[in-house]
Parts: sequence; C-alpha cells; structure tokens
Amino acid sequence: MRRVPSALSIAGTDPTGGAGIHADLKTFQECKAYGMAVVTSVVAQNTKGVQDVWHVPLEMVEKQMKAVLEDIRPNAVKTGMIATPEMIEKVADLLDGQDIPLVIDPVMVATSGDSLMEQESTSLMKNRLMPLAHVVTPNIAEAETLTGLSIKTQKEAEQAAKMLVDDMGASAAVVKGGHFTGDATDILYVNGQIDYLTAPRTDTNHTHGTGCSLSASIAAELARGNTIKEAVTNSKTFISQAIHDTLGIGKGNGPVNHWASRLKKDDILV
Ligand SMILES: Nc1ncnc2c1ncn2[C@@H]1O[C@H](COP(=O)(O)OP(=O)(O)O)[C@@H](O)[C@H]1O
Ligand SMILES: Cc1ncc(COP(=O)(O)O)c(N)n1
Repeated sequence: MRRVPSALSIAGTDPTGGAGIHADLKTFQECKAYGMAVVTSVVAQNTKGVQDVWHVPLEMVEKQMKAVLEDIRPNAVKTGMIATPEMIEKVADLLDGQDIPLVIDPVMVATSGDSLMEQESTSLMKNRLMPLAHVVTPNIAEAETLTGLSIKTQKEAEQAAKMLVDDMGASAAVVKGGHFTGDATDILYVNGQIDYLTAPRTDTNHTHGTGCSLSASIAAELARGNTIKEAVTNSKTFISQAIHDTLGIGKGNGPVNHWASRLKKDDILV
C-alpha cells in the first residue's frame, strides 16, 4: 500500500476547468498530493466571464466539510472562493483548531473582472480567516482591499505583505505581482523576512486560474512537508511553467497548462 499526502480545496466551480476547484484538483494531482474538494458556490463561467453564481446552502457546505474531515485528515487545506460572510464564518469555525496547514486565496474578482465575493465579506475575511492562515495569497487588488493601502510599487506590496502577517495574524503572505508590469514578481513575507520571487513575464492573456493554481500548489507542497519558503518557491516555478507553455483553449482568457512540466511535444494535438 502506498501512502500519499492529501490536500483539500474549499472553493467554487468553473465548468471550463480552468479555475476554482477544477484547477485545484488538477494542480494537486500534478504536485503529487491526493486531491479533495468541497464546493462552496456553483459558478456558470467560462474563459470569457461569469454568467451566474449559485451559493451552496450553508448546511451543505458544513456537511461536505464534515464528510471529509471525519474520514480523511488532509495534510493541507486551501480556500478559494467563499462568497458570503455567513459562509466565511462557517468555514472558519470548522477549520479553527484543526491544526492543518491552511492556504487562503482571498478570491474577490475573476480574471474577467466579475465579482466573486460580496463586499460585506471583507471584514470577516480579515478578522476570522486571516488569523488561521499559514499562507495568504492576495493579488494586488485583493491586497489593497484587505489592507486599505494603495499598491503601485513593490515597496508598497512589501508593506501590504507585512500588514497581512504582523497586523492581521497570517503566518506568511505572498502578494502576487501578476497585475504589475515587467517581470512577474511575487513578494513573500515569512519569519520576518521579505523575499522576491521573480519569473519572466509571459506575453499572454491566458491567465484564467493562475491564482487558484498557485495557491493549490502551495497547499500541495505544504502537504508534502515542505517549509513555507520551499512551498512558495516550488509553486512559483510550477505556475511560471504552466503559464509559459500556454494551451490556447477558449475564446477569452484561457486556462494555464497544469501538466506543462511533463508534457512532451508529441502529446500536443494540432
Ligand atoms: N503573464 C504572466 N507571466 C508570468 N507569470 C505570471 C503572469 N501573470 C501572472 N503570473 C504569475 O501567476 C501567479 C498568479 O498571479 P496573479 O495573476 O497576480 O493572481 P490572480 O490570478 O489571483 O489575479 C503569480 O505567481 C504571478 O506572478
Ligand atoms: C470559482 C472561481 N474561483 C476563483 C476564480 C478566480 O480565478 P483566478 O485564479 O484567475 O484569479 C474564478 N474565476 N472562479
């Protein structure tokens, strides 16, 4: 019998497979963790945008989480889209005290610009979820909403990362620089130290699900027993390859290539 680490995603759906739990499960598999998923919201979306959202009733979110947790103890958990204040509270209550490494991707807006979180959720995200986070992974806009800072420079992104940890209680923060210009530089703040993780920017609009996939990779790496710094560094390599080796799927902002690192030329259909 083989033993593998397991990782759980608590997030919304994307029927085109590029973002949300679909991206998370693909990433867990690629990053060698057994993948599990609790659905928070069913989202009718594609690479062009979000058409509709249906929130799973609270008691069903709770039942899904309990079904997993009473049977299989995940080695790491990640949260993605948790849209309403009530759902944030419920998820936080169920994760509090579990002592499982937790990655929080504070999903607020899709790549298409459509909102995925109610505005009233921000304070609960800050007060209830953030203190439970081993790693929180906002993009620039999300970091601005959480900290109230205006982030135009990397120094300001550093300041936001420090606030998320020193003032809001996360153990580590990665402020992602995907929406800056120039190299794709993410700022990691952990153990009182700032690190810059830089990759060349790929000239593409196929970035649907980049944030989901990066945070899922960090969760899988933590599940495998890596330190936060190792997990974030390895995940940066994973996402950079997945963005660079683009698939060209969909009519809008297409998904990343989760199996880029092992895809051979012959596997590509033309
Ligand atoms: N065009 C790109 N080329 C290379 N890396 C990118 C590109 N766009 C985003 N990234 C990287 O993808 C990850 C997700 O970042 P970002 O796009 O900012 O998050 P989100 O999807 O949450 O908006 C980060 O590691 C970021 O640096
Ligand atoms: C269900 C769901 N969760 C998250 C995102 C954001 O995706 P991205 O990683 O592009 O920010 C999304 N479009 N849909």
